[in-house]
Order: sequence, then C-alpha cells, then structure tokens
Amino acid sequence: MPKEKSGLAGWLERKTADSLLVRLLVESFPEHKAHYFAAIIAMVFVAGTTAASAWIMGEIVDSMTAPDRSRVYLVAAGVALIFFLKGIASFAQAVLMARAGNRIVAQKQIQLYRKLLDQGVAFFNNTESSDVLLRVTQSAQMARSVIDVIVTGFVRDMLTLIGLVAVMIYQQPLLSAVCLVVGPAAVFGVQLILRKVRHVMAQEMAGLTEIIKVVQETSTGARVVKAFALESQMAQRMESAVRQVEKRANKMVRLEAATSPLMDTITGLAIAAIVILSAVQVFGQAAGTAGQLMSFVTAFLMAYEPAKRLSRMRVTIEGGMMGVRMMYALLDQPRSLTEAPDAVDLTDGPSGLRLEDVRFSYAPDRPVIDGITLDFAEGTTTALVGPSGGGKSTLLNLMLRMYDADSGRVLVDGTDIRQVTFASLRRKISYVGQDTFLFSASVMDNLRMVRPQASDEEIIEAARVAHADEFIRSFPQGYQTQIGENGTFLSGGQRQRLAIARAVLRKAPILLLDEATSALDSHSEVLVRDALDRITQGVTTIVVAHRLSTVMRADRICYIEGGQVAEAGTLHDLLQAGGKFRALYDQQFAGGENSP
Ligand SMILES: Nc1ncnc2c1ncn2[C@@H]1O[C@H](COP(=O)(O)OP(=O)(O)OP(=O)(O)O)[C@@H](O)[C@H]1O
Repeated sequence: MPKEKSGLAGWLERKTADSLLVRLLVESFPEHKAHYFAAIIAMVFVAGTTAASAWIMGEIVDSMTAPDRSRVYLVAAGVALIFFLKGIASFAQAVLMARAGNRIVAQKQIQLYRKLLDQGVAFFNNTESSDVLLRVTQSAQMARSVIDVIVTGFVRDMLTLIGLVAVMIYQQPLLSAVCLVVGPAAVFGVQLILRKVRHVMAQEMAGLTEIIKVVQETSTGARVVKAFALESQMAQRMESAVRQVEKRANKMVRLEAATSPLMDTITGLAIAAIVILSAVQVFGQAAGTAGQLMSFVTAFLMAYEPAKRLSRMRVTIEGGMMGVRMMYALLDQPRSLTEAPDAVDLTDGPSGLRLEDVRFSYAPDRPVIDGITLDFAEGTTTALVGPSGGGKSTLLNLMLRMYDADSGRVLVDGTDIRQVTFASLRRKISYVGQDTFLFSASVMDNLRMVRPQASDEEIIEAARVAHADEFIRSFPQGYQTQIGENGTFLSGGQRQRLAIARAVLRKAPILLLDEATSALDSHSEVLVRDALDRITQGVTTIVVAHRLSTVMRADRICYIEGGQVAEAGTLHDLLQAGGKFRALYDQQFAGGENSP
C-alpha cells in the first residue's frame, strides 16, 4: 500500500485538498444560501433542544422530591415541548439539507457532462469510458456528502456539543473539568487513523473503475467474448476487481470503525471516574442535588455522539475528497479544441476545401501527416487511396476539425477552419464513417438528430434517397422501431444506409466519406453505391476509397503514404504513370469489384 507522502509532496497534496475543499464550499454555498440558512436555523434549534433535554433531566429528578405538584406538571409540559420542537427541527434540517445537496449534485452532474461535451476526440482517446462514467455519476455525490458532513459537523454537532458542555459546567463545574482530559486524547487517536484513509479510498475508486470497465467491455464486446470463448478470462478479471474493492471496503470500514472502540473505552473510563467522584461529592459533601448530577451525566452521555462525529469529521471528509478531486480534475480540464473568440460563420452554399502544408501527429515526434498540400475543387470527387496507416482517415479528421493541425492550414472557402464557428463548419461538412453510431432511440429520432427541425416527410424522403425506407418499413413498428444500444440488430449495409440518410438530411456542400472496408453482400453493395451516387451529385466529396467502383468514379485520386501525397491525378493518368497506385490497382482493385 502506498504510504502517506511526507515532506513537501505531502504538504502540497494536503494544501491542494484543502484549497479544493474551500473552492467547493465557496462555489456551493452562495447559490444555495437560502436553503442552507434555513437548515442552519433548524440545526440551532436541534442543538438548543438537545441541550435543553439534558438540562430538564435534572428538573425531572428534583421535581419528584419537591412538595409542589404543579412543578411536576410544568416539567412534564416542558419535556413534551422540548422533544416536539426537537423533532420538528430535525425534520426541517434533514429535508433542507437534502434539497440543497440534491440540487448541488444535479448542477455538478450537468456541469461535468457539459465539460465532457466540450472535449475534443483526443480527450476520449486518452480517457477510459469507465473513468468518465464514474466521474460524472459518483464524484458529484461524494462532493455533496463532504458538504453535508461539514455543515452538520460545524453547525449542528458543534453547537450541540457547546450546549451540552454548557449544561455540564452549569450543573457540575468541577466534574466538567475532569472531562476536558478526554477530548484531546480522543482527537489524537483519530488523527492517527486519518492518515491511511485517503490512500485506501483512492484504491477503492480504482477498483470500482475496473469493475465498470469489465462490465462495459463484456456488453459492448459481447460478440468477441463469445466468439473467442473469453468468458472465463472476463470472469477472472471481474472476480479480481470485485475482490479488490471488497478488500478496500473492508479496510475502510475497519479504519473508520476503529475510532469507536477508542472513544468508547475513553468514555467508559471517564464515566467510571465521574461515578466515583460524584459519589464522594453528592453523599460526602452534598455539593449538588441528585437532579444536578443526573442532568450532568445525561449531558455527558449525550455529548458523546456529536463529539465522536466531530472527531471523525476529517476522516469522513478525507474519504469524500477523493470524489471532489476527481470532479475538479474533469471540470478544470481545458477544452482541447476551442472556437476562436472572433470566429466567423461560413456562408452557406457550395464550397471547396484546401489543405496547405498540413502537418500533424497524435504523439510527439511521430508525424502522421507530413506536409500535405491538396486542393479539393467545388463539386468534385476525390478518392484517397493508399496503404493502411498512411494517414487517410487522419486527413478526414483534420478536415472535420476533430483535431487541429500542428502546422499548416485547413481552409474552407479560403477561410482557416480554426477561425470559423463550429456550428457553421458542421453545417458545411457532413461525414459518413465506417462505423455508424446509432443512439438508443427510434429510427426516426436517430435520423432527426442531425437536423432537429426536419419534418417526418423530409426524414422519410431522405431515407428513400438512401435506400433505407424499404427496410425501415419492414420492421413491425417502422420508423418508430427502437434501436437498441448501437443498433445491433441492423446489418452493416442497413447501418450504412442510415448514415447516408443522415448525410442526405444534412444537405452539406462537402461530404467526407470513409468507405467501409468490410465487404457488403452484392445487393446491399448496389443499394449503398446507388445511394452514395445520389448524395455526391454536385457535392465536394472526399472519400477514403476501398472499392474499385469508387476509385473509377472519382475525378481525381490521391495516393497517400507515410503522411504524404505520393501520387495524384486522374485514374487514367495514374494507371499510365505505372507508379505506386498502379501497383496497388493491380494488386487490390483489378482482382474484383469489392476487394479492397
Ligand atoms: N487516435 C490515434 N492516436 C494515435 N495514433 C493514431 C490514432 N489514430 C490513428 N493513429 C495512427 O496514425 C496513423 C495513420 O492512421 P490513419 O487511420 O489515418 O490511416 P489510414 O490511412 O486511414 O489507415 P486505414 O486505411 O487502415 O484506415 C497510423 O499509424 C495509426 O496508428
């Protein structure tokens, strides 16, 4: 187990945690001050009535022996009133705190999700989805629990303790002094335990992430798991992750609960001492009434719970701070792709595209695009071909501004795409990828997502153009058929035609197409081919081509290798030249229509 960092590193870590805590409170309180203010008033009542209930114990005992009966009635009424008020105050406090807390969780989750949407694809490439899931769902809850502990600790428990100690001092000043020894001893013991909690908590979170990851992979990779009989391997991974979490959770409970025997023993010893001392006092020197002693002992016993909670407060906060750290790590994540403050809107209408000495690498010192200059004239179709890993899909990503080029420019209608608004860029360019992502929604809604204002008729027309209408209508619920997670019941060709229907709806003047490498059956192939022909009419099309038919229809072919344009020209030119394209053509395309 990693040890608590000592020296400067440890100091810095603690300082960071403290400043995050301050930030959490500063961000949360002002906005919810009405709820918290009311909750704090309720807590003052809880504290006051708790102290009063300890004090009235003395009155009860003394009134029993008093000759005046009316005092008994008065005390009885007092008891009833105190407990009634305490009940009401506790209820109000719980409800108000929960409301403020729930609101904070909701707001933080929305903020976290927005932050996620702000991230470019580079962020998602480098972050595990299970980690993201945990951050959005759990960390806000943990932050809320930290606030709860602080507010209830500092207000309710602290005031209750002060009230009870006041009752103790009022009833038995001498005995109260004895109890002052107990406090510091307990706090010291708890501090020792605190050191370990943070690390155990971090490990527990790591274990939870692993559990989510295994479950997620089992679900999304179900076919691979079954096809390769990976069940026992997955079960083993899950078992080890679950065991880890179980072990950490047990350790956490052990650490937290370790404060109880410590405090119980100290309390027991203190009570024993009080009993002895008070026996001497009450019966020997008659320093106070039996009622006073009763009230004192009651206040002392009642003080135990809030004192215990207060001394464990830092331990509990330490546990929750793990979530606060995770939450702010995501919230403070800089946007990986930002819109320029003076970004302009691209004007609607036909468009051309130009790459100007573009260089790009995913990782430092490993260039993937190595100085490409290409013009894509308005309304023409360009096929990008070349060996796997040459950088073709990366070029499309740069045109879509999924990443920014390290140097050079991507221009749409002569404007650098870093200087235009994302909205207008997305309106200009539509993309049909190899992998069509479908949301858990109806077919109609999946299509409408790309143009929310489209009417049902327009959507159906787009599906017709994409040759998707026929198969959609063959489903029992037609366009209202719910597509499960990522549309697993659809065939590859059907998914592609839905993607094409989306592109039809977008009506963008530039179309980027990453042709599927997997071969479709010949009927699907014809339908997809025909649908593509329809949407590329008059549109500037750039297609990563894997089929001979696509290459043949292109106005120009660019052979991309090692991040550079090795050859470019018409099919006729390149075949004549007898270079790399010719070799690829002979090897891959000439053998058959579908072979990539
Ligand atoms: N997200 C990424 N992070 C890091 N490296 C990447 C990423 N995506 C692609 N690469 C690398 O960049 C290089 C170019 O990949 P790219 O997908 O652009 O090639 P491609 O020509 O489209 O290949 P294919 O025809 O097989 O799809 C490859 O070496 C690949 O490993």
